[in-house]
Order: sequence, then C-alpha cells, then structure tokens
Amino acid sequence: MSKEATKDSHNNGLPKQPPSPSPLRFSKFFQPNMRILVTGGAGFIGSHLVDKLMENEKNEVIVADNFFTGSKDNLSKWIGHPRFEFIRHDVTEPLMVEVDQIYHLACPASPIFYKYNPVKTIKTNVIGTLNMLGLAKRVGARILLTSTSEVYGDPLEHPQTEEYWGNVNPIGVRSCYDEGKRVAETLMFDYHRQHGIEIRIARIFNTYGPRMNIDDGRVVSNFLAQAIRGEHLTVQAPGTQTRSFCYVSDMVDGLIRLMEGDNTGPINLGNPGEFTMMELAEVVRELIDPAVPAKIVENTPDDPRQRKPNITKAKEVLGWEPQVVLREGLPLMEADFRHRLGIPKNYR
Ligand SMILES: NC(=O)c1ccc[n+]([C@@H]2O[C@H](COP(=O)([O-])OP(=O)(O)OC[C@H]3O[C@@H](n4cnc5c(N)ncnc54)[C@H](O)[C@@H]3O)[C@@H](O)[C@H]2O)c1
Ligand SMILES: O=c1ccn([C@@H]2O[C@H](COP(=O)(O)OP(=O)(O)O[C@H]3OC[C@@H](O)[C@H](O)[C@H]3O)[C@@H](O)[C@H]2O)c(=O)[nH]1
Repeated sequence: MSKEATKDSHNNGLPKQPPSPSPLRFSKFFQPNMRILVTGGAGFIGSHLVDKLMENEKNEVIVADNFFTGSKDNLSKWIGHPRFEFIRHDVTEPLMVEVDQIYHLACPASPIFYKYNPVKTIKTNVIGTLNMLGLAKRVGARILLTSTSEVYGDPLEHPQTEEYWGNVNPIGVRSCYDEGKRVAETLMFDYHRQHGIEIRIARIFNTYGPRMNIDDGRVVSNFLAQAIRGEHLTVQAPGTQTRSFCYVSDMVDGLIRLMEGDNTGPINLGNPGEFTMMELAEVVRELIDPAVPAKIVENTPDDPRQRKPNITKAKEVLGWEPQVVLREGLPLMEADFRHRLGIPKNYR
C-alpha cells in the first residue's frame, strides 16, 4: 500500500487501507505466525479464549489484565510457557507491545462489578478502547471488541438483529456499561473509517461456563452456587424477564471465527434458546437439587425485560451456531463449581 493511499482523506468514501504490520513484531528469537494480545485474558471468557489460542503452536499469546474481576488461577497452566506472557496492566493506560491481533475483552461484565465503580467502568470502555485502537493503529494489528447485547438496552424488537439501534437509558445505573460499549463500538468504526484499522465487533449475549467467579453475581453463577450450597435461588422480580444463555466454548469458537473472517460486524454471538428467570431456576433445581426453593427478590433498575439473539448473520458469514444446549452446559459448570466450593455431588 502506498503512503498516498493512507493520506487520502476521501478515498471514494471507502475505508482506508489498513496500516502495515510493525516490523518490530519479529524482534524476538521465536517467530510466531501470529502474536496475539488478549486484554481481559485473566477473566472468564478471556481465559477460555487464551486456552484455545494456545492450542495452536504458531500462536504467541500476551495477556494484559488488571485483575479487577480476573484471576491468576484462570491462567495458571500457562504461566512460564515460552509462548505465553502476562502483563499486569490497566487498559486505561497506553500499552506498547508488538502484536498482529488484539482481542479486546477488558471490562467488568457482571452488573454488580460494573456498577461498583461506574466511572472506572466507562473509562475502561472509552479510554481503554481508545488506547487499544491506538495500539492497533501503531502496529497495524486487527482488533476485535467484545461488545454486548446490552447495547440493545431494554429492546423493543425481539429477537434482536444487528440492525436494531436499541432502547438504552443514557443516564441510568447500567449506562456506564451499555453506553460505554456503544461508544466503544463508535470508536471502532471511526478508527476503521478514518485510519483504516481492521476491526471486528462481537455483540455477546449472556455467556456461562466453568471459571465464572462463584460470587460473580450473574444469574447462572448465582443459581448454581445457591443450589449447590442448599440455599434458596434468588429470582429477581418479576421472574418473567428472559435471557438466552451461550456456553463458553461456543462463544470462544465464534470469537475466533469472527477474528479470522472478513466481516467487521457487529455480529450477534449467543444461543437463541430463551428462558425466563423462573424457567432457569426450575432447570437448575431439577439438575442440582429439587429441594431448594426459588424465591422472588427485589430487582435492580433498568433490567432488560427480554433478550434473545437473532443469529442469522453469524450463521451466514461465520458458519457459526452454538452446539451446547443449556441442559448440557450447566452440568459442566456444576462440576467446576463443586470442585472449587469443595462440595461433591450427593454431599447433603
Ligand atoms: N460473559 C458474558 O455474558 C458477556 C456478555 C456480553 C459481553 N461480554 C463481554 O466480554 C468480555 C469478558 O467478559 P467476562 O464475562 O469474561 O468478564 P470477566 O469479568 O470475567 O472478565 C473481564 C476481565 O477484564 C479485566 N479488566 C477489567 N477492567 C480492566 C481494565 N481497566 N484493565 C485491564 N483489565 C481489566 C478483569 O480483571 C477480567 O479479567 C467483557 O468485555 C464483557 O463486556 C461478556
Ligand atoms: O441472582 C440473580 C441474578 C440475576 N437475576 C436476573 O437474571 C437476569 C440476568 O442477569 P445477569 O446479572 O446474569 O446479567 P444481565 O443479562 O443483566 O447482564 C449481562 O448481560 C450481558 C453482558 O454484557 C454482561 O455479562 C451482563 O451485563 C436479570 O433479569 C436479573 O434480574 C436473577 O434473577 N437472580
């Protein structure tokens, strides 16, 4: 690509050519085919993504994480591996590394954590994404943002397609997260149009699986931990609100396909199986302990009343659809939770 092409601010309305990869990425003795940065790689989805990327011997993986909700335990098997590197880093600060791809996941995802310090959450989404885009621009890397179904807010269109612009409260207690992700998407497209950065955007719907924080506060981890401990399940009112739950291995597969493919997105990634929270509680009771009751408790403001992805686009452009249904995925997560809680099956 000529320098002129990058300078051309008109370019017939088309995005600019992507910048060339930095030659500095070859600066080490080991020359991977792909040097990949995963921000938020010590978290739930990030650590499963790292496991999958590390399966490919030609990949070198660098994780940057500040451990706000992530944990070293999630990456323990890779510490010391020659193709793996960990950097304790907050994405609200600039990062200088030479990489080919950036999976940008860093952001607290559970409502209790993202509401805990909302100013930090929005800084993470806005300044953190700006920093990662700046890095992508400097080194010529392709960058994938894990956006969220929360960009649809309390959706008036159901199921949600990527064309739906959403119904979001800009000043509510969830706005630091959902508006933060909306700005992050805007930044991604502005860098793409203005600087030719290669971007990918995944809109992730509720994802569950092993390694979620036990006290994460999200509904699947809460219900499982409660059922295993023999405590009542806390169904937040009214209990008729719906979500669609995707198993983490399916999500990781979708993210890698998106990164490797040609489509910028945004693309919905999620499992279209839709459940009310009452139904989810029933499935958990049935699988784990029918003796534990489900109780209705108070909800928090602006809780979306329904959510289900339309995944036609993911099927068409990525050849992707989830393989693991809820009744298969929950027992896999139960085994991990029992192990970590030290409560074997048939304990009580
Ligand atoms: N799990 C889901 O259901 C879901 C749904 C939609 C979108 N997502 C998105 O996927 C990504 C990962 O979610 P998750 O469920 O694995 O959450 P998680 O909380 O387990 O992981 C987030 C990781 O980001 C790190 N982090 C947070 N702020 C940071 C900062 N300022 N600098 C560096 N690291 C920081 C945390 O320490 C953690 O390791 C997030 O971007 C989230 O918004 C998740
Ligand atoms: O103990 C609980 C926790 C939650 N809930 C309900 O379960 C539903 C799901 O709540 P969660 O906290 O698991 O997650 P939410 O769907 O609200 O948000 C999630 O959406 C997608 C991602 O971006 C994030 O992971 C997170 O923001 C809500 O209706 C909530 O009211 C319960 O009934 N009981």
